[in-house]
Amino acid sequence: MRTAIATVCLSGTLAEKIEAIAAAQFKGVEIFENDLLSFNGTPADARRMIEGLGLKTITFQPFRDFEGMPEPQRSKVFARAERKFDVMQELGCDLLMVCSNVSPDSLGGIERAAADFHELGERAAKRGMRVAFEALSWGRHIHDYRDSWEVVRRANHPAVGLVLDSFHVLARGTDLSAIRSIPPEKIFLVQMADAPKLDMDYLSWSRHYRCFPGQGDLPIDEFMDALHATGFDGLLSLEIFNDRFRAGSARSVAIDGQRSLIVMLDELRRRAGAAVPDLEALPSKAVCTGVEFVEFAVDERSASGFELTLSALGFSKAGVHRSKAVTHWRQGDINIVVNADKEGFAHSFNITHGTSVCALALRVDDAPGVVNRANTLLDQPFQQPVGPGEMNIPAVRGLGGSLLYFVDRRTGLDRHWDVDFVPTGADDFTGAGLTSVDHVSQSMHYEEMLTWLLFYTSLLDVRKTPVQTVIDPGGVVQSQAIETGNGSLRLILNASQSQRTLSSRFLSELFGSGVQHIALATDDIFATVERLKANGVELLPIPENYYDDLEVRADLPAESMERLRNGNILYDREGDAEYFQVYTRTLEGGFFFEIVERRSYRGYGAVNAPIRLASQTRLSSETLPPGV
Ligand SMILES: O=C(O)c1ccc(O)c(O)c1
Ligand SMILES: [Mg+2]
Repeated sequence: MRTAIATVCLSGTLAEKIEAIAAAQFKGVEIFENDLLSFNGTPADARRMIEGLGLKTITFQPFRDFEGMPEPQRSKVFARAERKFDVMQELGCDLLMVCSNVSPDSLGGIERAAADFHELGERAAKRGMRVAFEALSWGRHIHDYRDSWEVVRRANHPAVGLVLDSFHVLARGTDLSAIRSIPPEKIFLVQMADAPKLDMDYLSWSRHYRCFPGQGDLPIDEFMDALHATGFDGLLSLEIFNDRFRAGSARSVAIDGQRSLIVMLDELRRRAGAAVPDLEALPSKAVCTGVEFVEFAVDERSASGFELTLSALGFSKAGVHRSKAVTHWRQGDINIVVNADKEGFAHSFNITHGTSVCALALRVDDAPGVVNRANTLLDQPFQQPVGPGEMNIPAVRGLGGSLLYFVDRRTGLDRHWDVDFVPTGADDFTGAGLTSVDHVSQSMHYEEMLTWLLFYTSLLDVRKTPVQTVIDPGGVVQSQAIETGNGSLRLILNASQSQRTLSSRFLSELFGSGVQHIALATDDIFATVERLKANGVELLPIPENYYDDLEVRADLPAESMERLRNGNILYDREGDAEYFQVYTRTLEGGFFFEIVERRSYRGYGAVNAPIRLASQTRLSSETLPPGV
């Protein structure tokens, strides 16, 4: 298959789009007509720019409102097509994509449309060109690929072929089996787009919410399996209309596109069980068994305060780095690295972002394999000098320029504590009863959310949960979890369009996207809260109104209610499953810890999020209404 991307996917001018597309290693580009109309140069200039960057224009589109027109419009439509062929000749493109007619003037009838396409095919062929027909899901007469295929079949012209656009096909839930019997040489172009499940009209859904394969909820795999069954080996191009992409960075969105195609085709190869032409096997997705450590970048001034917080939370200092100003803190299976070194990555990170999480390390089955996969997926590998005899833990760049390390047992990387750190002699790591990292919550710009979703889901063997909408006093926050099947890794992505949400204010405090909070698990929330209080940890106060409501909602024994109230503990229940949450007050830099106890519970307490956000907002503003 020859893959490509449409200019309509990206932000910027035509030049910026082409540049980003070439940088993401695409070889083909679909020129969306508006991008050429707004280009300040001739089509020949555009061609020089496109081909100068090693790209080929695979199609020019869309040609609208063509088939089924009565006279006098019919003649005008053909004259318009001839003009477009002129432009294509200059542009160096031989395929015109025609989308189905939406005009109220158009007449229905497969035969009439087929006759129009036959004539268009004749005209195209005279110039050595071809035309391809796409059924828009909101087309006036033709909105089903089976009808557009029937038109193409009856047009019966070698220069007339079909476009299959996965969005239009899947959005309508059209049966896919008819794809399997289309002769592959008659499929001139396949356009790929995914989309989240939304209940809205096809046009608005398509024009604003499409996303790259894997970022949405449509059954892309079934579409690809049907396509594969035809023996198709032609042009496959990403065509995404998405408001966030239009507002995002063209460079990074183009890379996301390439990444999504690589993964989609690798998954097809795995399912097909046989070689798909031109496709190299990718190393498998990383099987992740937990968080090995969380690394904080601190400076001399903040280090001692931060370490005091860790002690109060029940952590003990387990080791001191052999050559750097780095300490290892441990409690249960939780490892925290505090990096106050004056050189290296963490130091630079601290200069830009202040006290913050600069790296996460994941336990995986095969660390070198993950980094290999990451390289193929155009992720950014990371290397920094290590001291003599110290371990070189493989890493890639993650959210906000932070690092994602990979540690495995297979290559002995799991010995890094012994190799790189001198033990302090501490031997009790039970502290406040915290046992493991439950989840890591990251805040990011709204436009980046799909990028990081794809980054994690393309690299790790994880699934995504549906997007939740959470109400913050300053606006709406979108929240989506990425998790392994057994909960060994849970990451939450948060983003908001409002500047006033806690999530957005964190971004400005941090000067970038990053880890806003980490939830630590305990087996006994009440005992843990007692210990924390005894250690002087200040927990986020929860209003009495919450408990008043909970009392009637949850129907808990009076004694349990009292313990929740006294501990500022939030509660949720799903069937027999229960969830308990408390929060520390916000630390320097806007970061905070959460402590949770799960009793067979799988969610994240979404019902409690607005309460928690309101309390945090109230504390951060510290302005009380008059008279309080
Ligand atoms: O939204 C549209 O008009 C439009 C245009 C061209 C396409 O290929 C398409 O799928 C949709
Ligand atoms: Mg399309």
